[in-house]
Amino acid sequence: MKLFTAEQVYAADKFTIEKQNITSDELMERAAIQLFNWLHLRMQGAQVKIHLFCGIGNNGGDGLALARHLQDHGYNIEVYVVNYSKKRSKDFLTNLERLKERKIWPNFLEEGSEWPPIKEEEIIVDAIFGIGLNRAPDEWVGNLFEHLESTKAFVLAVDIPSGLFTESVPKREKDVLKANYTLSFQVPKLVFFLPQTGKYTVQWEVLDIGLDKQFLFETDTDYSLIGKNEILPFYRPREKYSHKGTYGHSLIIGGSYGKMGAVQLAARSCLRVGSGLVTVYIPKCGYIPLQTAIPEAMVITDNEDSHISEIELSIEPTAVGLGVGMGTKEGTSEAIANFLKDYKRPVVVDADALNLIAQHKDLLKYLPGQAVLTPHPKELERLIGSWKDDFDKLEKAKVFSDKHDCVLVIKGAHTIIIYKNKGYVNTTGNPGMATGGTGDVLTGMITGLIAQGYEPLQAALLGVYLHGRSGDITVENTGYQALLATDVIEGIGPAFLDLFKVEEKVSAEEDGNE
Ligand SMILES: NC(=O)C1=CN([C@@H]2O[C@H](COP(=O)(O)OP(=O)(O)OC[C@H]3O[C@@H](n4cnc5c(N)ncnc54)[C@H](OP(=O)(O)O)[C@@H]3O)[C@@H](O)[C@H]2O)[C@H](O)CC1
Ligand SMILES: [K+]
Repeated sequence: MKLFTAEQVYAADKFTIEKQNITSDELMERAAIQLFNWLHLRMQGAQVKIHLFCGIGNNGGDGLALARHLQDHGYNIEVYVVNYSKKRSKDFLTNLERLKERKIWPNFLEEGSEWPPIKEEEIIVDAIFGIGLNRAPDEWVGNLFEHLESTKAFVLAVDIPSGLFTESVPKREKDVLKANYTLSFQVPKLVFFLPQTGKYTVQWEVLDIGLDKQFLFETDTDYSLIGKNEILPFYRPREKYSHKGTYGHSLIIGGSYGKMGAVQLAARSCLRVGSGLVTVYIPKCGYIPLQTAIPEAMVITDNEDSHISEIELSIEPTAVGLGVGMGTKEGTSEAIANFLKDYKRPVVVDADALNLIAQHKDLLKYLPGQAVLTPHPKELERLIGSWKDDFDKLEKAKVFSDKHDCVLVIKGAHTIIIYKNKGYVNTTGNPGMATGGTGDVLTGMITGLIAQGYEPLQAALLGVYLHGRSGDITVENTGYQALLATDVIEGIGPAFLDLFKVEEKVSAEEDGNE
């Protein structure tokens, strides 16, 4: 699913209005009906009080139109206009008139107004600012946000939490009204997925307001959301007349005394994603544990007992996963540097190998084209330097990826994959996966996918998606706390199978989206 900028959404609005020969008021009405259907389906006429806070632009207009539908269906509502500007949009005014015709008189809130009392069990609809926000809200509006949050009532945001910009990070937390749920029109916003701004909405959902499909299809975006629909088109089915040689030979290079588990995790997940053969290159001390733990893997040992000191290969791997559990011993760094200078095939670089490259940036020029680098935020900072905020980070990552022709897998709650000027935001995974070893599993998975012939970018997208999906399937049995990296490996099979499951849709919601 594409992630559009506010500018692109406005362009889609304009295009739709012209092509479908409708008025902007009719489009607002569609939006309001979708909001109403969503609420009505869940509330079924319950008389819980709904407080609708509306701004003076089109986001506010959506709120006023929703209030009208709620009133028409007998809901218990109270409407407020947050009067932050003298301006009013045309469709806001139209909808204000329609409320007045029904004898609904909103309360106008201004600087110095007394804030309305709201009970914890009641509902707040936030239609104060939408994607038109272009500066921080005034102090008194921030105070209102604070008051609304302090009531602990459920906050349902219309389109986007008020005070949240679509393309930058707010300066202060109090300038944004935190939402429990956001109903985003047509497309989600990139800010729902970034570490600094994702916290402003607990959950989100998209409401289809019928913006022109062709326009949406043809408009190119810098970011997209990666789910099953994006993965399936490049999934490669297993061929009947194939053999283990068809699916590549992966080599995992890593391990050191006390960190041999990382190699086990990577090698096992590499096998689980379907690599034809897997060999590990490790220091001698890992020989018996590795051979015992993973009978399917082959082992080559270094001359050193406790760390890697030189990488001499008697095999020609299809893809290499480099760095897991490797440590930063002097001899190891040299061995990796020498290895990279000669090696020209696809590579996934992780952990200590990333840190080594960050320390010796000249090594970057030896990386083969489209090398996949899998940094967590600290490792990323060592590679690309510090950033002002999440948007700056993404821009720097794009420049880095373009300059060094590498795929950056920025690990996080929503892992973002950057290749050149595009970003791909992953949708799978859960907090249970914040545990030692899950990164090693990911490295093994991406390596194994490249070995089977996936392009490095595709391997990164599929690997990250399956890794998270496996965690999501597994966590249902373990719960967040008990989830282990090993469990994520065991879930890879079910995650593959899940790719082909067709989701059942709630029919009433489908109807609502017609
Ligand atoms: N396709 C869709 O998604 C549709 C969306 N709809 C809804 O429309 C809003 C966007 O509405 P818009 O009127 O453009 O903007 P807002 O309602 O967010 O803001 C209104 C105006 O407020 C001014 N502004 C901005 N920041 C501040 C601030 N900090 N303090 C005071 N005023 C501010 C700004 O005007 P200025 O001229 O003063 O700069 C805004 O224009 C979208 O989010 C949806 O909810 C449509 O209903 C249907 C289609
Ligand atoms: K809003």
